[in-house]
Amino acid sequence: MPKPGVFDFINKAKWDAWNALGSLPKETARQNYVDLVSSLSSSSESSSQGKPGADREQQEYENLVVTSEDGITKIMFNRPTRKNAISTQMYQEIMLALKAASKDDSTITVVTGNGDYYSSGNDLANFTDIPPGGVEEKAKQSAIMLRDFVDTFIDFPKPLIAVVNGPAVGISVTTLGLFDAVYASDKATFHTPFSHLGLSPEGCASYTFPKIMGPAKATEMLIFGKKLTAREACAQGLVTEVFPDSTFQKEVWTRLKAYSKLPQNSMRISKQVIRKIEKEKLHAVNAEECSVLQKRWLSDECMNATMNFLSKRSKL
Ligand SMILES: CCCCC/C=C/CC(=O)SCCNC(=O)CCNC(=O)[C@H](O)C(C)(C)COP(=O)(O)OP(=O)(O)OC[C@H]1O[C@@H](n2cnc3c(N)ncnc32)[C@H](O)[C@@H]1OP(=O)(O)O
Repeated sequence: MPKPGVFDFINKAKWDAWNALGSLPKETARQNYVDLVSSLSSSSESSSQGKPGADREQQEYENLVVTSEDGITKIMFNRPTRKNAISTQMYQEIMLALKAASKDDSTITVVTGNGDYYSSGNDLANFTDIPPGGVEEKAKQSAIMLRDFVDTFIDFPKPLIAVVNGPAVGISVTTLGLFDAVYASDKATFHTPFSHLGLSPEGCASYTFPKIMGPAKATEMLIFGKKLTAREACAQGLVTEVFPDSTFQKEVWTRLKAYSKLPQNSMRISKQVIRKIEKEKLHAVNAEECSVLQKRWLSDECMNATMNFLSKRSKL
């Protein structure tokens, strides 16, 4: 229809909204609308339980601090004495926190770490908790959990930003390839020592890293375990921007607060459009990586490396 006049506010707003969708098929527009209304109704239910406008801190996590303020939900890893190593319980908590953030009324979601590390990756003690079914059963359960964990990042519907406050290891590095932006302190390092641990890549890094940095650089990280500085990771496209540690928090949060004021639905829909073409591929890559890892965890190479760390004979 022709564009309504400037004083026909309602019809002009509708026209502009449709026009902004460009050539989006009607069915996709309808589905996006249904998704949006569902998310708004669930977020208004949760908002009505707290004081309107108040910052909300949820206390139910043992290993995370989750806060919502200024349109930003912040999920902070909170095991600083273990360098934010991700225990089995913490994997579950991160999935819960991301699912809650996907439905809350915040505009963007931020993941960061408390203390000097962003995260030292998988808690190597996870493999010591063997169920009655034995190590094979443990490997099977771990593969299912890992697949769900990574799927949560693949499907996360809003802008997801990593604020990498310090060194990142293993799965805390690989999942960065599924974030929408990665801001790093110049004290951060990026290390995926899979071969040293008898492992293989996860977090879709076998697909995202070669795509981000090219196959040769990805090989150095994922196969040879080369540790990158923040500036190297930025030069290779894994990190969006690096800040001096002394001003890191101030500069990043100022920027994030400005981003959080951008139109929420537009950002959400843009992310959906960008991610849509990759989603099926990412889920397939995740499934394959988990299936390979399920066997790797049972290998002598992996068991020996884990035992060496736990018996304090080795460190990265
Ligand atoms: C289960 C299903 C999912 C599986 C997904 C798979 C993912 C793969 C990966 O993530 S691979 C990466 C695994 N991570 C590591 O190998 C790191 C191991 N940690 C270290 O090498 C070092 O701790 C360090 C280099 C990260 C830090 O060294 P530093 O000397 O600065 O600090 P400490 O070693 O004294 O650390 C303090 C205490 O924290 C314990 N700890 C740190 N990281 C881990 C970890 N990843 N797993 C278990 N425990 C960890 C460390 O042992 C210290 O404990 P202590 O005080 O009791 O000695």
